[in-house]
Amino acid sequence: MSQQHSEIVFVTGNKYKLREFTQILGEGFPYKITHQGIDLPEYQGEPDEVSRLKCKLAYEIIKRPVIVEDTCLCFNALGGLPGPYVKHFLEKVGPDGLFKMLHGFDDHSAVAIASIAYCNGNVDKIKIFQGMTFGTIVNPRGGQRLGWNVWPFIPDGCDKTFAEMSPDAKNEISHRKRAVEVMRKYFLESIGHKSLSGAC
Ligand SMILES: O=c1nc[nH]c2c1ncn2[C@H]1C[C@H](O)[C@@H](COP(=O)(O)OP(=O)(O)OP(=O)(O)O)O1
Ligand SMILES: [Mg+2]
Repeated sequence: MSQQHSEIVFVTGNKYKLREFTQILGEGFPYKITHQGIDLPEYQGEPDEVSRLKCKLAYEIIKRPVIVEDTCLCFNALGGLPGPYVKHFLEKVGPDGLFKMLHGFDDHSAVAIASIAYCNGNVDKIKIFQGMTFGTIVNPRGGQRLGWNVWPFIPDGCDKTFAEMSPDAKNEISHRKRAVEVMRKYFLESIGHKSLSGAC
């Protein structure tokens, strides 16, 4: 049976991201996840580096074990852009503008990446857990859901955008789901190792 070992603070300024993360994590995770609503800077760099920098700052602010998550939407025809800058692109040109950016390119393939970063005290040893979902950029479809789920993105093997799916359907196949499962495995294994060493 799982126990509540201790607490980790999930730092995000995005309540929809927090809700999805919490839904995916479900019951039985061995750490209590609490939340701090801090709008961390939008750093530049590769997905794991952006997440690492966010996590470092979050730890320096909170001074307790923290998790952050950074999400990227990378267009293959654009060498991975907008990537971690998708938030700014969405704010400036919207989902329709994102779709139109691929006008003139034959390749409309893209990958959504969630990079969860965890710091347990040593900012030089931040752990990254990454999940990816491959798909295609399409003409925007589905509800706008107050700024969440507006990506014009259909995961491979689906015929619906994230906006057109139910939350449960999205949470089965999303980049976030895959990153959370990598993270869950890490924590369950590390707790297993601790209790094994404690038994010796
Ligand atoms: O599954 C998703 N499905 C659709 N859209 C999504 C998803 N996940 C993030 N998004 C949006 C939110 C933000 O416009 C950008 C990521 O930016 P990102 O910096 O990771 O998120 P954020 O600034 O909203 O919250 P945070 O305070 O955790 O950094 O893509
Ligand atoms: Mg952000």
